[in-house]
Amino acid sequence: MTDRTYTVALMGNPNTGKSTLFNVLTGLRQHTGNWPGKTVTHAEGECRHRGALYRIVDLPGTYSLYSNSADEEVARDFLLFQRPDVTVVVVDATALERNLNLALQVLEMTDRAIVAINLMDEAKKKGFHINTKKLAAKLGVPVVPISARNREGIDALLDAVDAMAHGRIHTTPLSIRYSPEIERGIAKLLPLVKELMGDTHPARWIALRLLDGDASLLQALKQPPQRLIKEGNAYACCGSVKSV
Ligand SMILES: Nc1nc2c(ncn2[C@@H]2O[C@H](COP(=O)(O)OP(=O)(O)OP(=O)(O)O)[C@@H](O)[C@H]2O)c(=O)[nH]1
Ligand SMILES: [Mg+2]
Repeated sequence: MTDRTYTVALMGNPNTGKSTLFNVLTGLRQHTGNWPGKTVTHAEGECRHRGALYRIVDLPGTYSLYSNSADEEVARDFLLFQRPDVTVVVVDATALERNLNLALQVLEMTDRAIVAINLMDEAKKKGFHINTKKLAAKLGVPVVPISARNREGIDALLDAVDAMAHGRIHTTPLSIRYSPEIERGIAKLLPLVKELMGDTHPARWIALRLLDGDASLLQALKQPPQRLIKEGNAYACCGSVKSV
């Protein structure tokens, strides 16, 4: 038994079943629908597993973590400034290739991630076979097949969350190598980013975003981190849904 509450963020493309999983985990009933981009607020709830308490945060569906939309900024800022203990990337088993794009972006930002492959029931119906072991070995993080709607694989997912939150899992997230030109830019920026930001932020990812001229990120980073953390906390609204 531990007094600490661990924060678990649910991320993923729109319509991958994040809110369905959130409802299963928390027992709350966040309304879900089958059209994309529906969750424009984020919801929080609690979940207990093996004596530990988890704060589950259901983030809006996003295709990337760049600054293309308010939703993407909300998801990005949560990862960057709230630094969840575990990030569960919920991917659609029937559209793995497209969905893994976001998973790879998450892995650039955190090594505390689990990939939950949802809609396994649909994938099975379609005759898809997903080699989760091989995928986990490639991605360097745990991969857990689930069917949130049928409540399948939930215990296995929570066991992985539990192991990660308590530091029993060592991950080696796949790191994308870019063109020599970009890698040179990253190498130049890295020492500066580390000097200014310390170890609290994913330096390589920030360097990459800076190279991409991500103005919104620059704006977010210009503020004192303490203030950002406070602002992030202002999102919090345990057990209910709050606009951000
Ligand atoms: N077949 C099947 N459908 C599922 C499963 N999980 C969720 N769904 C359905 O997928 C649709 C989208 O689910 P949501 O939970 O709203 O998805 P979301 O990721 O929260 O969507 P956004 O908030 O819009 O990003 C709903 O119709 C769910 O019932 C599953 O395991 N199997
Ligand atoms: Mg949702």
